[in-house]
Amino acid sequence: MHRPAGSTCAPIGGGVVYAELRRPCRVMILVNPHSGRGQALQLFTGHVRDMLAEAAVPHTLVITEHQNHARELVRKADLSQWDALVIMSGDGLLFEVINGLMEREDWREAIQTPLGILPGGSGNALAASVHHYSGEAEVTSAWNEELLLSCGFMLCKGLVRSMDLVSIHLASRRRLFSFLSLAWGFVSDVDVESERYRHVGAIRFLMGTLVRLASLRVYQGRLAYLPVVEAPTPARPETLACQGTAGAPEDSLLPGLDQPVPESWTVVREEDFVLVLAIYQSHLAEDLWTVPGALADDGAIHLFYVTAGISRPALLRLFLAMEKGGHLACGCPHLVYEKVKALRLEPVSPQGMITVDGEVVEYGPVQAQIHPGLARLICG
Ligand SMILES: Nc1ncnc2c1ncn2[C@@H]1O[C@H](COP(=O)(O)OP(=O)(O)OP(=O)(O)O)[C@@H](O)[C@H]1O
Repeated sequence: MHRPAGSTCAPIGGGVVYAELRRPCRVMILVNPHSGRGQALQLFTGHVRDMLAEAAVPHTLVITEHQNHARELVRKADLSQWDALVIMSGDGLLFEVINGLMEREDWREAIQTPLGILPGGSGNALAASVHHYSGEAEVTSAWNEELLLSCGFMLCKGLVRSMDLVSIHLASRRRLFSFLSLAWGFVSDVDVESERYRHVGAIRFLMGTLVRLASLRVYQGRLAYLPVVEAPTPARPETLACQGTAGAPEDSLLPGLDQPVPESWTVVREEDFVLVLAIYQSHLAEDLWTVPGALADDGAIHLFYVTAGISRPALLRLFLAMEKGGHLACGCPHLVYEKVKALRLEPVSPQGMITVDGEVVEYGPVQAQIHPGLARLICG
């Protein structure tokens, strides 16, 4: 495992090897002042700043001024000056930072910079996941200061472990790196449409779910995947040419989007879906425990899909059960769950929305592959 200068490596609990941030460590904290209810800066000042000072975690605060500010900043930054990059925002800002790091010539070292998350958005999927991995009791507070304090505490402790990233190819040959999710259908529609309720915080997803349920849609498309049980077989005849990242890592499991999927892949028979969701953390939002048993570095994409024919009450029951991670025990015949290493989704419906880590990307064929342990995450 790569270690930044001044960090130490130690076996902690269950024999898992973590790295530890050095003391004092130099942390850049990027705050999106507009994230969530627009209170990220006040929340940081009110709850985290003193905690970091006591724990000898000197930090430099950078307040983002516009979209892609963080991306440009980390793309050019002298990373030898920083022991960690921490995001106080929703998941969208971390998505920018990861892609900025992967766009660098020295992406291999850059992406090893420990990344931390402090929840400032309304979804806060990674913060909820990190809190969950720490084994602490689920947070309950309506304003979720508990989650913020938990993540602040983990930053003070400074334990670092690896995190999987997923490489995503779009039809335009653009390539993105994702740490959280790829969604199509009901989930991406709710995520985007519920933006207008962001002032209410995490409950926006429930409100969006109810609104979207009223006009439930079926989405036509083709889905194929490489299950985790398959040995990773390099199946690609030639290197994928892509835009958006300087070069590697190579996606050895993915053929070109214009070629058929390899025979070792499973092609889903159904072509009428209500949702397709690929997720690689435990939580999709603070109150959506989507993948019981997931870890940040379990080397798997957790693929869920719901086929057409599900009733509105049954779909609502699934999302309500997800709050406690109980959706897979609902016995819903329309819900399918697979652990996969790669997948391809080809929407046929002429209109729709695809999101990556909650951010809208171009609509069209998309494929993805897991890269186990490519990044590093500050966690408990
Ligand atoms: N100062 C800024 N002004 C406008 N947009 C910004 C600014 N800083 C960051 N952004 C952009 O805002 C978008 C949303 O950020 P992020 O997801 O982190 O917060 P959020 O949308 O409030 O979170 P959530 O999705 O959980 O509600 C990102 O694409 C980011 O690039």
